[in-house]
Amino acid sequence: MKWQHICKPRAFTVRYVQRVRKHRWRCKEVTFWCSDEQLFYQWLQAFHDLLEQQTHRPKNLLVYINPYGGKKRGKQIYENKVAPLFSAAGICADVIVTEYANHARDHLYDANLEKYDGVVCVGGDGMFSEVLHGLIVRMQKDSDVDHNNPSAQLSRCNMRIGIIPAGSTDCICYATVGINDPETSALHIILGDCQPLDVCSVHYKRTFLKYSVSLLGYGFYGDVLKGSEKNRWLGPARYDVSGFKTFLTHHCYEGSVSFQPAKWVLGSPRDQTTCTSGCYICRQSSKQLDEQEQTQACGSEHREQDDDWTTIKGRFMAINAVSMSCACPRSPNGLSPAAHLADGSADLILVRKCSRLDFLRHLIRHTSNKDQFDFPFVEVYRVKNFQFTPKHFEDEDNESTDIGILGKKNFSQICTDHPSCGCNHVNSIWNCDGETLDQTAIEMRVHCQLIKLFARGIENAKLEDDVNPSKVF
Ligand SMILES: CCCCCCCCCCCCC/C=C/[C@@H](O)[C@H](COP(=O)(O)O)NC(C)=O
Ligand SMILES: Nc1ncnc2c1ncn2[C@@H]1O[C@H](COP(=O)(O)OP(=O)(O)O)[C@@H](O)[C@H]1O
Ligand SMILES: [Ca+2]
Repeated sequence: MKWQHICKPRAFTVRYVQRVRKHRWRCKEVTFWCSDEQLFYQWLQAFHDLLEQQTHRPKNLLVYINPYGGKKRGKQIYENKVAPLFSAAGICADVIVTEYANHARDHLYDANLEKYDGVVCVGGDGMFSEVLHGLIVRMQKDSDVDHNNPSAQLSRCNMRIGIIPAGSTDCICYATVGINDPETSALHIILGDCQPLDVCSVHYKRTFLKYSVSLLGYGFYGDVLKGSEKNRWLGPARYDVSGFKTFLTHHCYEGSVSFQPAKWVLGSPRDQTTCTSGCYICRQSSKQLDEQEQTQACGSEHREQDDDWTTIKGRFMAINAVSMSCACPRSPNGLSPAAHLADGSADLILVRKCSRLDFLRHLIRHTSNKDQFDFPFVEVYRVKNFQFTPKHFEDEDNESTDIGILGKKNFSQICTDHPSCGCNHVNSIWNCDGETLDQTAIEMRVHCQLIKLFARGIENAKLEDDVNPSKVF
């Protein structure tokens, strides 16, 4: 509310959210005035009381801005589109503009977080990943959980994370809000929305490597990322250039994938039920999670089954594990359109060796509503974990003492030793939410609803058409 209108002294302005096209929200305002002073104060009091009841809305936020993400407009986006809304909503924000990679992550390891109701990152998937790591690692440290143990039960984070999209792919924002629009994201934060999210942990032997919430990809997406890094100056277009080059090189990689299916989940990767706001499948997983936690609190151990592993060996163009759809502007339905944000499972997509033309057909399907899994060389499984061993793991194991150059070495080998055959003498590299991993023999496990976002999932189309603002609240 704001006081204004000198000629109409008993006036106040109310800001509200209006849905416009395609999941986009806008802040609108309407000014009321009345001649009766008592009535005026009654209204003000009523609004004040209503706002007091909105306890899920954040009051204090810690904001990290990556000034170099995407088109390098993070700072302007925050200052012009987000800060004015936060201050109108009475939100106090402590802003840190990062000075180097991993600044936000390291800061979160020992910042005093008590006074904050949430953390906001302004940037892309890589920047979100920093904040995610900062919070999860901090949480495990505070609750004495050893995150190097791949089967450890991780502590869930209560602090919500907001994403103001200012990156290149912005898949985590797009797949949880429905659009990568800074103002829309700011409004979801202001209203105090809450969306739980699955997180995958990635280990090499008994060492923790990284967490992933969107794409853990080997082969095609690993090579695209690796190739894009030297072209960072191109901004978001670096992925197009590198994607094109990677497509032309057409490499496949030999190895074996083992996984345990997510038997308890209600959905399957090809059932065409997409995850929407208030999703039934994710709510069922929440219930199961609560029951599990209750039995654990009573002292009885939750036993995981250990006898249902499936192993698949072969030559793969791509191995992708996604715990959410990975919808983004480039692929509005995502890598796995029916994946769920908070069901405790990931979809494991295996694209076996195929012709260039077939691979192109598979890629192009990501841009339309057609089923990208409907090919004889593509398989998809809903899993709770998986392990990957590249065929040349032994070689790698010996060479991996100098981890930093491993990736480079592999790639120069592709170009010089085996220029055209696309064979499997070398390894690819893992793309973990837009960052490369130093190891190729990894294991991944999904942790159901480990974190929460300031989002509400994808609202369905019916609500979209309904521009009645009151429905937003
Ligand atoms: C010929 C037509 C080809 C169209 C292919 C469309 C498929 C696009 C699917 C993209 C899925 C992206 C998943 C998200 C990954 C991000 O975490 C990561 C990092 O994003 P960031 O740079 O931090 O914003 N981006 C990439 C490209 O690896
Ligand atoms: N001040 C900084 N200088 C350089 N790199 C940074 C800085 N702040 C964050 N980063 C790193 O930049 C990388 C990419 O950031 P991101 O915001 O995801 O942009 P993009 O979507 O363009 O990749 C992240 O891995 C993050 O760790
Ligand atoms: Ca999931």
